[in-house]
Amino acid sequence: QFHMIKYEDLRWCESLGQGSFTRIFKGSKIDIRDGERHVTDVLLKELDANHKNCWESFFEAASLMSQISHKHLLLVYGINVMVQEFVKCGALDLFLKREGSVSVSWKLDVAKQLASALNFLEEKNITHGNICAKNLLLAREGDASQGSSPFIKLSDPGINVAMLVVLDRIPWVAPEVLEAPERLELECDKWSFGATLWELFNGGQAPLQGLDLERKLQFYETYKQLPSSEWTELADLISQCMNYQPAFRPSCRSIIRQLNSLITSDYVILHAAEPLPD
Ligand SMILES: N#Cc1ccc(Nc2nc(N)cc(-n3cnc(CCO)c3)n2)cc1
Repeated sequence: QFHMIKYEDLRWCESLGQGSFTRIFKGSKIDIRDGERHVTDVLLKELDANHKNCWESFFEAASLMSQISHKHLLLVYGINVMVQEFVKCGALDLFLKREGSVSVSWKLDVAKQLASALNFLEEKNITHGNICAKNLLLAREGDASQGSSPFIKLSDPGINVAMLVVLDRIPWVAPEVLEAPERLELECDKWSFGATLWELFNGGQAPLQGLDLERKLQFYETYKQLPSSEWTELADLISQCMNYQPAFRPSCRSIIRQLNSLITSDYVILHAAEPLPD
């Protein structure tokens, strides 16, 4: 399901940093279509040498994403190196840390786009497995004064990853996944959605930042919730998503309905600018 890209058609440009076991570079892809030469900006994501063994799950994740298409799902062109469409403004967590002054309605717009991507995956009974702000890419920054809204692309599914990586994903990964990492169900994405919503409303800060693995595991063992927002309706939605009983987590339709009522609440008007992170 991938059309082949030849190595000589790729150009590596500057390094954009590295994830846990990958390195990412800005690059360009050369296509010759009907005699014309087209150069496309791409993101080149390499699996680093000593993680070649994770190749099959890397491949499986990429091929899963290449079989479906949706406006809020990232386009993946190829696999030996994962060649992704280059998304203009990069990862959302870094953007929020840099910007820090986006409005509540901007955040709710992003949350709704993520919920619609999840709804699409839920309808296809596909679990993403790695929902977090780092994997939300900002294709358009959006500028309220120009009336343009943000536009996000969800990237990098995290299906069947090793336990070590699962532990590294607390508190985005649902508690039940620690018991059975191979049983990734749709409800797991609801839990991660809650944690991502928390990041969105806390300036891109990672939840449980700085806690060691021991304390992160205790967070689950003692059924803790993330520090709740002063906005009770938002805090309610986050804790519904992060319910320790998977079956009690809301459906995507319910999440979208609740986001719509948050958008119309007077809290948005009162907080048109960025309130201090609670
Ligand atoms: N300054 C800057 C800047 C950096 C990057 C992009 N573009 C882009 N496009 C993608 N397809 C994927 C990513 N990406 C970023 N971090 C990860 C790892 C976590 O997922 C993936 N970035 C645009 C601007």
